[in-house]
Amino acid sequence: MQNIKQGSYVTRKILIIEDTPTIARVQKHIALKAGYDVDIAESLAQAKELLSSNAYFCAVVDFILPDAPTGEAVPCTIAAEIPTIVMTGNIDQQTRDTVEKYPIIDYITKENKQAYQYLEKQLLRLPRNENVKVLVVDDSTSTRRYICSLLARHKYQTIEAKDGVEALKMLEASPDITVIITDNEMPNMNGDELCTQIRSLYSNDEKAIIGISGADSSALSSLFLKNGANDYLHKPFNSEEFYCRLSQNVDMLEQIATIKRQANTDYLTNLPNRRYFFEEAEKSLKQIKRTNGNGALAMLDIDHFKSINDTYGHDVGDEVLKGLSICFKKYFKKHLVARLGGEEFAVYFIDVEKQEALKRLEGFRYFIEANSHEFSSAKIKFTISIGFVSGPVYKIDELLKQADLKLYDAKETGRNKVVS
Ligand SMILES: Nc1nc2c(ncn2[C@@H]2O[C@H](COP(=O)(O)OP(=O)(O)OP(=O)(O)O)[C@@H](O)[C@H]2O)c(=O)[nH]1
Repeated sequence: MQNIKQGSYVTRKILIIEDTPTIARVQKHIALKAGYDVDIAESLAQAKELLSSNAYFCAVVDFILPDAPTGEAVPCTIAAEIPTIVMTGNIDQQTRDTVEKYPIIDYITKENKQAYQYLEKQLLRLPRNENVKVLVVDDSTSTRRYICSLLARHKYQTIEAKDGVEALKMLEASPDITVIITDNEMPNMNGDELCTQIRSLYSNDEKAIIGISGADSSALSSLFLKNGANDYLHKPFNSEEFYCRLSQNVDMLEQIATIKRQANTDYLTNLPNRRYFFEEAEKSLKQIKRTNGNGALAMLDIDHFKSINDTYGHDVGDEVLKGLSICFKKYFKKHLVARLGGEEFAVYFIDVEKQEALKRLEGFRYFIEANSHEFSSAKIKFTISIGFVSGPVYKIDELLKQADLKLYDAKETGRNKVVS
């Protein structure tokens, strides 16, 4: 798994401690597939040697090894502060008691049919969790710290608030918080009131709320859920249940984000699609209208694209569209771009004077004329025509209609030009 950190790539390394070669091979395959670099130790002694000279992102540890028959390898990786997943042959009470003594990520029974699928899920979740920010709201410092320590064990980012009022301030200051875990009984603002406030600002798709309370009332869980919480945990809770509920909620947010991304993205070019473009431009135009500002939009179209398809084939036509899209997105990265369909693209300018927008468009037109052959294996040269409008027009379809007329002019008067 590669992660961009301060501009450089960090490769995550996993230590697999397993004495059965076939099992080690399966685990290695899963870890490689999940993007990790892998080291394998066949014994505790070998593991200690590797631990002394390597930094590991996480470890998968066999509970029974020839030189560690009762789980002695587990405290070794834990002492080295490595998030540890324990694999056990069976999970009798004695093994469970031993395993539960240590702050491990999880234990997995090898005999379980789903064991390796489950391991893969966990290995994929750990790096993902590094990007998930969780706000823990509780007036008890010790409870907050305890929950944060559970979260840190699974590599979640944590942030703390002592009541609902402080939590709302933190949500405003850190829009990247996606999960809120909140106690109910707190001074200033209770957890259920906090849920109501959060839901008036953010939908279930954006942020998940998990309510926690020690109160002995079954009505509280329904109160939390009715006020917008996604889930509820009763204190004292078991850490396994905590992690299961948390990761289910994070998975759900992630799945919704993926579906939204897919719904807003053009499948061929990965650019925002027409739907997304309309929604975002409409929002921006509403704001501009309040200040009587100008909307500014350009439509771009590849010249004689049909003849590229006809001469070189549809696949080469696709290559051209993809290559152009990469440059288009980079060139107008501060603005809203989209593939409207076919060989037609649009850029909606955000906070730019008309002359500056025109200069940028002319620069792009020239860049394509000079470099278009780089976009396809067949080195096809092509040009683009651009229609641009700006003015006090606050409906996106009207702006597009006007830009389309200018684009038509550009085509009619020789192509490879910007008309405004
Ligand atoms: N390869 C490829 N071609 C596409 C795609 N979508 C639309 N097209 C083609 O784009 C071409 C558009 O052709 P026209 O509308 O006639 O325009 P043009 O040939 O570019 O001519 P002018 O715009 O007048 O310069 C058609 O041949 C479509 O089949 C796509 O996703 N991939």
